[in-house]
This record gives sequence, C-alpha cells and structure tokens, in this order.
Amino acid sequence: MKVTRITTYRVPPRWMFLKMETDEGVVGWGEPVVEGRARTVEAAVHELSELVVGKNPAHINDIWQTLYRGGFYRGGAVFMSAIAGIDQALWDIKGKVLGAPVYELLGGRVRDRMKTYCWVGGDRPADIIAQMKERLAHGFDTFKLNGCEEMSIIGTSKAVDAAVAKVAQIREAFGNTVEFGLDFHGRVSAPMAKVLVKELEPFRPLFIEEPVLAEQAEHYPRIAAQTSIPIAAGERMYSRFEFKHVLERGGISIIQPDLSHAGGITECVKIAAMAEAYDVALAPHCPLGPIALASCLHVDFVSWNATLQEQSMGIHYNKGGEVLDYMLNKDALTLDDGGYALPFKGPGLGIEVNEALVIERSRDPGDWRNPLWRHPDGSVAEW
Ligand SMILES: O=C(O)[C@H](O)[C@@H](O)[C@@H](O)[C@H](O)CO
Ligand SMILES: [Mg+2]
Repeated sequence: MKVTRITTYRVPPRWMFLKMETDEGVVGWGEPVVEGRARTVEAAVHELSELVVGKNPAHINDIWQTLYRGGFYRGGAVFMSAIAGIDQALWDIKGKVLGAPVYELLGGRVRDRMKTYCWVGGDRPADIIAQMKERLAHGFDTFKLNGCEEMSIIGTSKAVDAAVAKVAQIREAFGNTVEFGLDFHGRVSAPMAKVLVKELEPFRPLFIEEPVLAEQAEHYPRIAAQTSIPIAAGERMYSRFEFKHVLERGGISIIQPDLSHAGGITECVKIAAMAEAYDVALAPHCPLGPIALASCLHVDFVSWNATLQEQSMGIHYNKGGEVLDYMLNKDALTLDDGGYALPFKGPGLGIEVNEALVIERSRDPGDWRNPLWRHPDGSVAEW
C-alpha cells in the first residue's frame, strides 16, 4: 500500500482536517492545526508531505522519525502540529487496514471509560455558576475555567481578589460536589503565581494549569513547593525532548500534551509513558475537533496514568462549528452520565468524517486569531 495524496481542509470554528489517501482506497484523517496559525501549519503539512506520499503508511515509526529528524531545524508548535496530523492519519489507516481501533494496536485498554471535563466561563469568566448548573444537569461534574483576566507582572490586590472571588462563588454554590481546574493560561507571571496559589489554596481547585508560561518552566518546582494544589502544564510543549526537562525538574503533577501539537499519537504515547515513570498524571489538552479528541482518547485508553480528558463541546471558541458537526457517527463520541467517554468500536480512530460537510465548510473557513490584549498602560498582555 502507498500514500497517494494528502489534502488539507481548514474549517470553522478554527480547525483543520487532513485527508490521507492511499492506492488501495483506504483513507485516513488527521487534525493538524495551531489555533490562529492554521495556514502556516497547512504550508508545513504540504512541505512535509513529500516525505509521506509514495511511502507505505504502515511504517508509522519510520515516517515519524523521517519527518522529525529529516529536517535540520525541528520541533516547535508548527512543525510538531503538522507531524501530529500526519501521524493521526497514519494510525487511522493502520487501524482500518487491520480492522481494529487504534487503542487495540497500542496493546489494548487499561480502563473501560475515560473521564472528561468541560470549559465554563470563556475568556473573561462570567456566568460560571449558571453554566456549571446547566452542565451538572447533563451529568458533568468536572470543569475548567480561566483563573484570571489580564494580570500585570506585579498585579493588583483587586485583580487577585477578583480571581479568588470567582472560585469562592463556585465553592459556595456547589461545595465539593464539583471539581474544577483553574487555567492561568500563561497570563500570570512568576511573582504573581506565588500570590495567587496561596490565596486559592483554601478552595482546593483540582489543579492549576499553566501557572506560568512554558518558557518559565523552571518556576514549576518553586510554585509546587509552596502549595498542595496540583500543577498542570503541557499544551505548549511539543515533544518528549521538552517534557523530559519538566519531568526531571519536578513540580508538575499533571502533564497536558496536545495530540494535535505534540507530534501525534506516536509521540504522545511515549510522553505518557515517561510521565508514568515519574508518577505524573496525564490529562491531554484538547480544545479542538473530533479527530484530535479521538486521538487523545486512544492514548488515554492505553495509558494507566491518564486521569482527565479535555473536550471542547460547548467551549467558548467553537463559534460556527462544534465537535460532533463533522462526524457521521456522532454516537461514537457521546459522553455518558458523569461525562465519561466510551471506547470507540470502529477501526482506526473510530471517527467517520462527514467529508461532504468538511468540503462545504472549507469554502468559508474563517481565519480565527487569538485576541490581542493590552494592559492599562498600553503594553501587551498575555491572553
Ligand atoms: O486549556 C486550554 O484549552 C487552552 O489553554 C486553550 O484555551 C488554548 O489552547 C486555546 O485553544 C488557544 O487558542
Ligand atoms: Mg490551557
């Protein structure tokens, strides 16, 4: 069998799907994208496709190594996302050829179902209580919200109090009937992370995510040393070679590699195993579409240390497209009571893509950009 063609489709809300065709008619799908840089990743995919077209898609490991080591300059969000989408499609094809879900090809499941969580509150957390009540009615009891809005490198008491007040409201409304992670989203600097984790400690969030930017990872052990709240990070780390430093330094309790940014299934299975060796939990990042989510879940089902799966149904970014929209077999990704995802039954990734809709929506994909925030003094603020 040989790969004959790779086609990319940018679609609303801000995703990209990759279709990989073969000379035997088996088709695989992937979801390479860097949110806000879809066209850059699209160019990278087509540059890299010369190393894939004409190759046997069964040789996933060799194709991965060629894509990664074949370029003198390597790594980073764009290239590792391009490799991720190609890798996902290769696994989809292998499963379809062998008639087995990807998790079976990876040694079989270690769990019967996978706990997921959902976003509430949007960029500027508001209406959180109402949104949590609504999701609780649908069985969700685990959530994530942005921990704060803009935060200067030395923030004000007012900004800290606003962050704490939100969390206090949640505990007042729900007690410990809900769990929630706080995503600092890289908005907070090292000096303020110390202040915020101290003030938030009494409310016991399930985790604090990206308490500082990935490029400030040397602060994770220091922040962890001052709090019992588990520290989570990883959505902006793109390979084993980045995660190894974080795992060696310590401080991280939960890693969150993104299956569409960190080299795909082949790479993230290895990252998950590395984390298990350090007794670190896995909670893959996934604010994206169905193929990305399916790729996460296949890794979750075979990773003993997988604890929580992010999924984007109803997330504030999904304007103009939702996770199930592009699927023919929507029941494959329904979540049961309690927000658990069940193992895919179909071969490969288990997603039957509605190609006609993908093609139609790709005609007007939009061009999502993340907001550009500024502090009151006019300087750029981390979004
Ligand atoms: O945890 C999360 O989902 C992320 O921080 C998410 O908000 C970002 O990755 C966003 O998708 C970037 O465009
Ligand atoms: Mg995040």
